[in-house]
Amino acid sequence: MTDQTSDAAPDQTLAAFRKSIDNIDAALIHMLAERFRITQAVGEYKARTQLPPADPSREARQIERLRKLAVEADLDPEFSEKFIRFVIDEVIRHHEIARRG
Ligand SMILES: O=C(O)C(=O)C[C@]1(C(=O)O)C=C[C@@H](O)C=C1
Repeated sequence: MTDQTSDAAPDQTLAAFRKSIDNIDAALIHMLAERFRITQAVGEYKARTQLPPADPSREARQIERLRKLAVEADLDPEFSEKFIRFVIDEVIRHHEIARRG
């Protein structure tokens, strides 16, 4: 039976890859935190000025732009769309909460 548990000798190659993955994941979290900090201010502004939480035409432009960037970066544009859709939907949820006060 192959041993893939902690009894196995440490795999330095995998550990180096994972160190890099951990750095990238940390950067993603910091970037998302910064994005949500800004969208919180947008949500407060929209609530104050009675603007609707969602702006579908803005979203369509963002999705198109990110799909193009994804192709240029060798990233699956479907994935990039799903990812930004997921983020924007969460932002809209926050905007709706801000509107209810
Ligand atoms: O740009 C806005 O109006 C926002 O509220 C930000 C944002 C986004 O997260 O990018 C969120 C909701 C809108 O539907 C469009 C974009």
